[in-house]
Amino acid sequence: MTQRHHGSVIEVDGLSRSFGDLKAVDDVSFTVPGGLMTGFVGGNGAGKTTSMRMIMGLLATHAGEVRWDGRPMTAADRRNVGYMPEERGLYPKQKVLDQLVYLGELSGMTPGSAKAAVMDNLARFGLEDRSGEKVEKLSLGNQQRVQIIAALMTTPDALILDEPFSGLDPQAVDSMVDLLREHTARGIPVLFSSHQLELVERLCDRLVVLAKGRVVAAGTVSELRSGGPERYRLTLGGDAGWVRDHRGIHVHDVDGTTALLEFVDAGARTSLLRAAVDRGDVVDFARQVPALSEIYREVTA
Ligand SMILES: Nc1ncnc2c1ncn2[C@@H]1O[C@H](COP(=O)(O)OP(=O)(O)OP(=O)(O)O)[C@@H](O)[C@H]1O
Repeated sequence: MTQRHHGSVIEVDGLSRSFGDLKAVDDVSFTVPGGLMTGFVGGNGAGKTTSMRMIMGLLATHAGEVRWDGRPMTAADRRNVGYMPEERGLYPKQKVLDQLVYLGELSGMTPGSAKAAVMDNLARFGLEDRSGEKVEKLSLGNQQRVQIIAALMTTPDALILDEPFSGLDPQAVDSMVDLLREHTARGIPVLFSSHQLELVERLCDRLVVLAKGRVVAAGTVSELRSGGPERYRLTLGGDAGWVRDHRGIHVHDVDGTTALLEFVDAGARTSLLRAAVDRGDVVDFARQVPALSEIYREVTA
């Protein structure tokens, strides 16, 4: 693949959009740096699709701006962005190969190079035998694969993908992950929305969390982790209920011999551990690194 636009960046600055009284996207700002994979997460109706449509210029903004390399993003810039819309937009009655070659030609490929690129990509997703079939004959997951190929075929300058992993089996997820990594390795900005937090945690360099139309957290997974309180898990040889009465700590939960807690006062760690040792066995004591799903629950609560 060619090395183009290394280090390009998409900046979303103060983007807003209402539908009637509903502020679907409310003063949203974040950047999608080149060469990194940025995950866009948030519950149903948080505003992800609306934001992506505005980035793609498919929906008018009520405020704010989208910039490409520091200047307002133009229609010409957007033509070079691989976009996978939420509504998949394939023609059910058209054959897979014809449809993809047509899309390649629309974005300036010759019929020959479009066909070669399509066959290459179909093979990556195990669909080379299905090229002559109508899209509607494919399973939903395979239609999804065709949609991905449509967005990624033309060596795009950036990728904006709305739920690209939904409906994919684990094998197709892996193919998709490999493909996205190839594109970020070219230095292009990649933004994708997802509800699959384990996948986002595995895949993303950065993430942007949206709730009720606003950005509630943004950064690397470890930055988001360090923003929260430090939690510790203490496991004892016997019942841990007494920990609730210890001063200077905040106990989140006690489950049999294990307590999940935070230290509030200076010196509480030493006094707690001393008390624990005085009472018997300390089986385990460790800083608890929250899963992305826990951070997500906290920032969107
Ligand atoms: N064309 C529209 N007319 C009216 N309301 C809309 C329109 N498009 C979106 N909305 C509303 O805006 C809010 C944000 O929707 P959006 O589709 O952007 O959320 P989302 O984060 O993509 O959600 P999901 O994860 O469910 O796809 C929702 O309350 C939705 O109902």
